[in-house]
Amino acid sequence: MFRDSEGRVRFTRYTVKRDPNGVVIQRSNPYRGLRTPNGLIWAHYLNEFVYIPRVPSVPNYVTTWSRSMVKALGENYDEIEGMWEAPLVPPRVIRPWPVLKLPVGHPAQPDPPLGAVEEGCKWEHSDFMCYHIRADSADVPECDPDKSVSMYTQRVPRRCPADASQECSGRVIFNEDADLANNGQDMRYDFLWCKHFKSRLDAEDIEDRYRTIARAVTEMTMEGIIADENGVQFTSKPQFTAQDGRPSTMTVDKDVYKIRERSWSGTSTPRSGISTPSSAFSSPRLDPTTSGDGDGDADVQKDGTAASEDTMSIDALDLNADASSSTGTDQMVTPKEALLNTDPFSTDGLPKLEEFISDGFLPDVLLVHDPDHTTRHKQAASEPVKYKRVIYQLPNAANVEAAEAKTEANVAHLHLRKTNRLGTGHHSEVYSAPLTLPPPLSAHSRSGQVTVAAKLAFPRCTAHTLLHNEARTYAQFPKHMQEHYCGYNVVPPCRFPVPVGPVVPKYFGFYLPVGEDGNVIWRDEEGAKHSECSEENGCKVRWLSPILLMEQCGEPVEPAKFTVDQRTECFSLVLRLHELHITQGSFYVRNIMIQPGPLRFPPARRSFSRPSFRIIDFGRARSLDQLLAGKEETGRAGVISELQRALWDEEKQARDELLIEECGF
Ligand SMILES: Nc1ncnc2c1ncn2[C@@H]1O[C@H](COP(=O)(O)OP(=O)(O)OP(=O)(O)O)[C@@H](O)[C@H]1O
Repeated sequence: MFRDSEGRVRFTRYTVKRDPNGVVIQRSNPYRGLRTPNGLIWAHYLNEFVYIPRVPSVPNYVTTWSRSMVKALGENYDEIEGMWEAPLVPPRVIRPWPVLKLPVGHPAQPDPPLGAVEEGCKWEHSDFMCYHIRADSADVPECDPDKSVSMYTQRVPRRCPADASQECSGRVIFNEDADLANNGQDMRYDFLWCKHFKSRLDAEDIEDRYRTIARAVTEMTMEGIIADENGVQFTSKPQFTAQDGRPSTMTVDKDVYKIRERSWSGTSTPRSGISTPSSAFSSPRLDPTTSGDGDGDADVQKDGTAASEDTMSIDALDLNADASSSTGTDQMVTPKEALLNTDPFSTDGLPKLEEFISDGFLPDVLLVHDPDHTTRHKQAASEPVKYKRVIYQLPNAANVEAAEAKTEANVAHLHLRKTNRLGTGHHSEVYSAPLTLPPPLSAHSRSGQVTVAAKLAFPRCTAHTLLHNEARTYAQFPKHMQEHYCGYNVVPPCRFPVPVGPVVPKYFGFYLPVGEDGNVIWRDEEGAKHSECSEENGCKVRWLSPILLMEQCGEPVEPAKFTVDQRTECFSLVLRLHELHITQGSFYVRNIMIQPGPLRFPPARRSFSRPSFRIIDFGRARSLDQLLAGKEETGRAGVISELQRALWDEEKQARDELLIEECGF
């Protein structure tokens, strides 16, 4: 593995030569290239970052750019493009190991459906999205251990962009075109090339055209495919024998343009055009010596580029791999075992929720089972306490609104037990809490539950205020702050590439108790601390605690044990938070969490050598939007400069906490 003098494996190695007559690159340059939604410079592979001189005649005055920015600039790009093996691809969200599940065919199924295992960057350049559905779902055929896991691969062509002017690199659509029903040899096309791919083929000369078709066919990873300029045909239809001995059929979900197709071992009978090779699938052209897997958590090879060893090959993936822990949750259990494991308060073997709950399924009502009176309710210990989800509509909202009323509210059950405490702060306690999701949403676990982190305030007015402020801050975070993207960002002022991991835990909502009239109990004074109370000296209150639900994300970091790259990665999180003009407000290492990664792997395959970090605790957060809300024009400049100072101070504190050197990073 190649390291620089500091021991870094993530750094920029190449310098691009400028055209002597080229423009001077200003700081606010228009050559944006491909970027992640956070707006930062992004590249899929480490070797796609380059140094570029700002002034053509001053070669040593360089800045870090990405390959796509160099392409946007246009100077000499064609001459250097050959140094990269793979084509340019845009950033893409990397999904965590799937835990949620919905019945197959449910109208709320996302695309790809819940349970789809992240395909990894090996498939990044493929025209087809390939994934497995977790085999332990009750809703998909069980994996037959005697058969290769590749039998259960689902193939979905990447969708055509809705906007016809957008480029599309080769996808297929259902054959509903009567004129092209067959290829003249009495064989109906199963799928036609989409119009984008077709026009691309039409523009190519014959040799390139066949090469392009061949590549698209290879990436379909099935045998027995015949393709020509119009579309593809399957010469041997999949013939499975279901567990009951009856032949099973291919499922085609026409409405959503998906081929739910399993690979099979048929014999290829090419008749015309191009057929799939009889050998097993060969991966798309990623050259591991010059590129990594681009998911931002790659190891790096001796030439300084990320190695592809962390690419989880579809075939290598063990679909029966335990999704939660070595205690196992997903194997079939006998009724007797199931009975022994029905304690709804037990977190044993439950997977933690790392996926978003789509808006349609976020609990509107939370029935909190709280025998220890952690919420400080006065009911019988066995009676659940009713909470409703509330939303801070505006950053400065002095009030909250109950989540939109629906004819049928989504009801979830939260199980709180003192013994499941994750940690205690100065103002709150955080529990690992089993959550029974609103049906028909459930999870890959014996009880269908997942665990989430539930944060509750101490019975002091200021503790409640801080938790409300935390909820208000979470409501302001853009979704990308909670997502993992493939590839790497450069986050100024740091010049080293860092993986594009989530900055904060996923947020599953803020819940307030419901009164006898059915409305949430909202006290004006709860959102703003009593004027006579201070953080250190808040008055005692008897209100039930609000509950903030979020992703559980590990343990506090110990930067002294980190590599220099990991320290930079942690530091990049606070820089990304500050990009949004938000201060965390109490930046100590206890508020940066670490857990084994990468999260796209099942928990049993994660490790601390590939960690995943998050910043937590936003009770004292301040954001420019909040501070400016309702401010007179005359007072705005003062607010802006005050926040600017707070951002600098917090950046300095973050350097100290994370052992980041003052210069040269
Ligand atoms: N999302 C989470 N995942 C795992 N553990 C968490 C999470 N959030 C909080 N914790 C644990 O709970 C502890 C207390 O949380 P937190 O720091 O947010 O509380 P607080 O009372 O607001 O903090 P402070 O002491 O700064 O006032 C943390 O130190 C951590 O150990």
